[in-house]
Amino acid sequence: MTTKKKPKVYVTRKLPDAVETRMRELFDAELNIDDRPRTKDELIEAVRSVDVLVPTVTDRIDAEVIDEAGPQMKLIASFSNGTDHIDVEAAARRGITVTNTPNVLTEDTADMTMALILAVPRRLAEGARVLTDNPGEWAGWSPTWMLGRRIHGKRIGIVGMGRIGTAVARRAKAFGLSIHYHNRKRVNPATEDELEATYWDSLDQMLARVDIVSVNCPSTPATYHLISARRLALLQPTSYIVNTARGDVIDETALIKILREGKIAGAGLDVFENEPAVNPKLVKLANEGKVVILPHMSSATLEGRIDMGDKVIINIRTFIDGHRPPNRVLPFR
Ligand SMILES: O=CC(=O)O
Repeated sequence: MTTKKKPKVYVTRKLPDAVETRMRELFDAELNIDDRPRTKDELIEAVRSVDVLVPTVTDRIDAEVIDEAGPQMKLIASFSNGTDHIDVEAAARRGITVTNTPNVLTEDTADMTMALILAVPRRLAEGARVLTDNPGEWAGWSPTWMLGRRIHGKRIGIVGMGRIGTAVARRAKAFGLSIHYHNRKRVNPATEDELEATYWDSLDQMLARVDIVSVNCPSTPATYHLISARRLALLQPTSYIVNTARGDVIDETALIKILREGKIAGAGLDVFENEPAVNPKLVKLANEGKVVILPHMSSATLEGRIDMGDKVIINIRTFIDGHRPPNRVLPFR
């Protein structure tokens, strides 16, 4: 009996122990135990010799990296839902398959989106700081102190009604929000009925009428600055915007401007346009209580990360066995 040579798999970040153990068993895996983000030169060196690259959203797998891939490198199995950090087009040109890890982080991301939808109008982050910033002092209840805005009965406008957008809508409905959405196409009538959702063909019209905007679409060339300066100006002064998708879907400079001018009431952001850099003006706005900012952690649960690892492993194994991997990502055309 001949034993098949294990594929050489290069993993760019530390993964949960259970995933790494399985990867060691199945593959000739080069893991990143100390979790130091890899440099571009290290990525280039890796793709010259490995069979499979397992990047995360913190790596930029652009055409320069892909063009250095050796002829044996045929798969990029990303440990992520989004694939905007990979030049999928360049990979396709080189005959390299790209896969991702959809579905398994839908509920976690929707939970965190809902947490921001609650946290910003109800001033949760500000309130949480009061006692820790003033130890031993009780700066608490008074009839006019720390008043937020009610969520129940308001209108949410979901931009991108895919898996995550729909999961956000289910939660929002349970909190008494009425559901409005804009999407490239209408969701099926059963889902619309279940959510009692109103579809807006015109994003502009929806933005002008809702109280809370939730951005839940992927970052693609078509959604870059979808929430532009012009569209941000359509929002009501009492409205809030929450983004757990990708930073570049919103024109961040324009968002900062309208927040500083008080033209909207606040924002909750888990993602940033120039991530990992966070604009210091946003940090200042957070300190002033106008925004809640989180370090890209909407999908960060142990269960989710293990499920993502399982998906990566299934994609690699299926591909190595000569089949089409279940989560193949095609270039946007
Ligand atoms: O943002 C996280 C992901 O796309 O996995």
